[in-house]
Amino acid sequence: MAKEEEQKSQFGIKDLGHKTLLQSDALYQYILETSVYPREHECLKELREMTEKHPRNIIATPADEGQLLSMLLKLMHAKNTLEIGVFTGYSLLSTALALPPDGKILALDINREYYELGLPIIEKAGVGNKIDFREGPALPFLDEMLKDEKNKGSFDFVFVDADKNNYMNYHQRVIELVKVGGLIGYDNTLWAGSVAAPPDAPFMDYIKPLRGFVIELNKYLAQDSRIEICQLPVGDGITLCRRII
Ligand SMILES: C[S@@+](CC[C@H](N)C(=O)[O-])C[C@H]1O[C@@H](n2cnc3c(N)ncnc32)[C@H](O)[C@@H]1O
Repeated sequence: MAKEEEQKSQFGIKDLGHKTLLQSDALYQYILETSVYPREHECLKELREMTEKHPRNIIATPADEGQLLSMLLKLMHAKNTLEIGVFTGYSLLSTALALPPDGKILALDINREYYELGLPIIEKAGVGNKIDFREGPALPFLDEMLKDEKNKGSFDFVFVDADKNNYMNYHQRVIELVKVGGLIGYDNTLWAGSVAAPPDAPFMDYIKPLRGFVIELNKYLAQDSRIEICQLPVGDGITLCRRII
């Protein structure tokens, strides 16, 4: 096997299943098994098991990141949140379980089919009433929202986990929609570690074309004076941005 092919094979689907910088599936499994799952999280396990049968399951938010989101939302006493990129709803369900009974999530995705796959489990968890799902491309939807002044500064938390080539466009919009003191989370900001690797490093094919967009976003966020940021190596990397002005 050529050297590049050999290195590529090290990034197989199985290894990407946990989508983290950890060196092995066993280590990731150990972390999950030694983390405390409150009782309501049984539904998250059920959703993960079901999503694992989906051919695109590697795009689902990993369990450790779901725990992080849940902890942050509870600490912030978040009530009104926006999610861009739902897939089958792992981050959505983590968020819905963390919000108070009158909490609301506006959830955007171009594909309702994925969302409907996970919806029975979200409903079984008793949190479907918190979710307002809208099918369609997120950018025009956000532009429409921004026409109404009352939407500006109205969200406590925004989670962005959709098309990476539009992250900069999302940032210019969600920065106005999140309140001062609120939080934006950009997922996949380590992009399988490729952001810190040379451009010709042997990454899987889907990584390469989007690497430049993620690097551009990271550079932009680092100098944006409207926010303070914290990039965490959880999952595939999440950058938390607290709006300060
Ligand atoms: C990485 S997945 C989201 C994973 C999800 N957060 C989870 O926990 O499973 C990305 C999602 O973004 C959606 N998406 C891609 N482009 C989009 C767009 N322009 N507008 C809205 N959603 C989009 C895809 O349909 C896909 O479901």
